[in-house]
Amino acid sequence: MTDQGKETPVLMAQNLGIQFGGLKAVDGFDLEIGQSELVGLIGPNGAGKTTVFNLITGVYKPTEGSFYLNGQRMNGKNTYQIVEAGIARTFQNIRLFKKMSVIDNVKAAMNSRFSYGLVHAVFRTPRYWKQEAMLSRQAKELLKVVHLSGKEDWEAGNLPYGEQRRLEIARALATDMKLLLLDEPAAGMNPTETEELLEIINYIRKEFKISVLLIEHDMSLVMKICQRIKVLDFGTSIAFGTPEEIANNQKVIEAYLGKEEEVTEHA
Ligand SMILES: Nc1ncnc2c1ncn2[C@@H]1O[C@H](COP(=O)(O)OP(=O)(O)OP(=O)(O)O)[C@@H](O)[C@H]1O
Repeated sequence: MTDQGKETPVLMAQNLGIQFGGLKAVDGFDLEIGQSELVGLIGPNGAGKTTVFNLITGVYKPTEGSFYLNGQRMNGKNTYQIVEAGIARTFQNIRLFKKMSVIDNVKAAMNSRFSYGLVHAVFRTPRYWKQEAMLSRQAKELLKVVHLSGKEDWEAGNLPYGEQRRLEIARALATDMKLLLLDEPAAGMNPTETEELLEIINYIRKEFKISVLLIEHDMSLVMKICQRIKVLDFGTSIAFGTPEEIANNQKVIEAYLGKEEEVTEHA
């Protein structure tokens, strides 16, 4: 809590920006996300959404501004330090160890949290086996959260598409994070899979007190699940508000549909 009795936001971005040559891919990006809050990040293609994720995960270093995780300044940190601090993400293109089993994928993500030391690993000491058993137990619990119980021994690449996306979420949860960045998690899912995903996202927010920043093109999902929505266009923020406010915002409608006179001009 701060002096004013206001909780420190889990994520705070202030005037965050990056320039590639002459292009300001993201400019003056401000955002606060509270604990367990789910914020949507939307905008037309090329608006800068993925670049925001790349900035927050240390893939790109901001050329302007700052961002904080629970009050700790994160500028200049590498991706692994950012994951350790508690920010995890999933990708537009699924990134799993496709030839490894489902459970080993989760255990590999958990390994950053545990170390039994080389000697214990090489000689398979009792300490090694004890930790292995604990890892397996916890990995199974996480797989249960994303509705993948019973699929522990499947080769990850053989899972149906929607289940691979859920496995990615389990891997992110395994890093023990506070902020989860989801990049188009419903892409390629059918309505039933999307509904199940929605339930899982809400469950992990509430049970694990995790905050979520979500990039998603499926507007019905965004409108249904997000508490607030940030809209980007050409790298700048054009609106921020509740789903209802965003759905009725003229600038947002224009960004998605084009201005009326432009439509007439090209007709
Ligand atoms: N490494 C880079 N070098 C140069 N330009 C880049 C780089 N990364 C992104 N850009 C540019 O920055 C802009 C924003 O791209 P970004 O991928 O963040 O958009 P987006 O909103 O995620 O789009 P989409 O919905 O299509 O995924 C685009 O014009 C893109 O070409």
